[in-house]
Amino acid sequence: MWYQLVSGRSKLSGHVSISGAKNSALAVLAGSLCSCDDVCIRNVPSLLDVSRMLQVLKSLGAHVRHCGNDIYINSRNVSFPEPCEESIQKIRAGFFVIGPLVARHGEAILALPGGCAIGSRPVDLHLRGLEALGAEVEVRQGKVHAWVGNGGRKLKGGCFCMDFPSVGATETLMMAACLAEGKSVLTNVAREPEVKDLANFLIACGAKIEGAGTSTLVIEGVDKLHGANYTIIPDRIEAGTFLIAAAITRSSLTLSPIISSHLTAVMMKLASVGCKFNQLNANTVQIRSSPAFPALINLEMATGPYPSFPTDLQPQIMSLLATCTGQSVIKETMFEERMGHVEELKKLGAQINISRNTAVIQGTSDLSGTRVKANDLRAGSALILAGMAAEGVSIIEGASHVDRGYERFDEKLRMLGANIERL
Ligand SMILES: CC(=O)N[C@H]1[C@@H](OP(=O)(O)OP(=O)(O)OC[C@H]2O[C@@H](n3ccc(=O)[nH]c3=O)[C@H](O)[C@@H]2O)O[C@H](CO)[C@@H](O)[C@@H]1O
Ligand SMILES: C=C(OP(=O)(O)O)C(=O)O
Repeated sequence: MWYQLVSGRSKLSGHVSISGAKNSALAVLAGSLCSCDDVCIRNVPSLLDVSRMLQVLKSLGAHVRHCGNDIYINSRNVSFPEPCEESIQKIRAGFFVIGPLVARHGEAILALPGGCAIGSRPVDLHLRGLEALGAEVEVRQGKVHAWVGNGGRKLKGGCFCMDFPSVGATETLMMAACLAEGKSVLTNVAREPEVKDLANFLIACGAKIEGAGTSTLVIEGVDKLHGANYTIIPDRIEAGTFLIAAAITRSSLTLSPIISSHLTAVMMKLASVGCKFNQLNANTVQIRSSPAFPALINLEMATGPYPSFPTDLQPQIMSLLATCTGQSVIKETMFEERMGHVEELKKLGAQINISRNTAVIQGTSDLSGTRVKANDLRAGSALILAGMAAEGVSIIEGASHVDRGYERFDEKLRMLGANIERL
């Protein structure tokens, strides 16, 4: 068990480098299985989830080579349909390999996925979508078996409308449809930048995808995909976390590389608590946070699919609002159990009441350090941020959750002046 020891009332300053996006990298690593040639994926963050995803690829027979943040993959020899159960059960994105496996090899056998424990997280949309492309699916003894139906060799293009714009299901189906016979039309799909990044990677490998970044994807299947050299986009959730770190410590920071348009929802909320932004160049932003926040009058916000406010920044902004004067309300609409950080924030002195998926936060300047526990990735970063704003020392258990999704988070914070140690 790792602990983070954070001394509060820190001031931050300087520049922070934003790593490649976790959720893009994981999807693109799954997507590499669609190609049978050499693929080079650049700007892959060094994370626990990435290591686990690489285990998944290796367990299928892919050849993987690491060189810093670049990963070289050749999956020509992948023929085995059943990836390592232990790795699949630890990350959500491991399940996304079901798309390429069924499309390229006709069969997949997978354990149900893990990932952050923030709700029930079913995979019904992935499976119903695959059925619409001609797969047959059964769940036996906790494992999903999927194969090309009617004794066929290849999936067939089809139409599927998602009940909800699921990121993972959109990615699974996009990968499957790329190698299906004929045209697929997927509607009400997710528009997250990471979905578009996966589409751009597949297009670089020769896939025919139109509409990435919109709610409808039209995909013309091709026989096979070739290799590519592809660079992952910057992580908007990591960038958002550092913007909130600047706000909660009433500091100024410069962040790059970033794609500002991916951060509109978070920058708007931070502007409403008095933060100012300077776009220094195309991929660099400076945030300046005033020492005293203006009184907040009923700031109400809800998480939602992109371009709405991301659920993956909900715990972090809650830490911030717990330190701002006035009352604010956050409604979590994406995951039914993503309020696990609230009880821990309350131990630090935050005044928060929750009723189902809605938190009412009464800001206070009196957070004080104590021992708290992170039970998931973003709860971990939210508690570290709250610890930086609190008086005295906080001990945050469960730092390994943070390692799942942030590259060298404590080291980056230390370089900005935070007093944070890993025990
Ligand atoms: C590895 C990865 O990319 N993880 C991200 C991805 O997770 P993930 O792909 O799991 O999230 P989804 O977009 O699929 O989930 C959104 C909602 O849809 C529901 N749902 C999803 C699939 C399904 O088959 N049936 C179903 O009901 C989920 O329970 C949830 O309530 O998008 C989430 C929403 O932006 C982010 O929080 C995660 O960081
Ligand atoms: C929920 C998250 O990740 P995952 O889907 O991988 O569990 C996250 O990154 O906040």
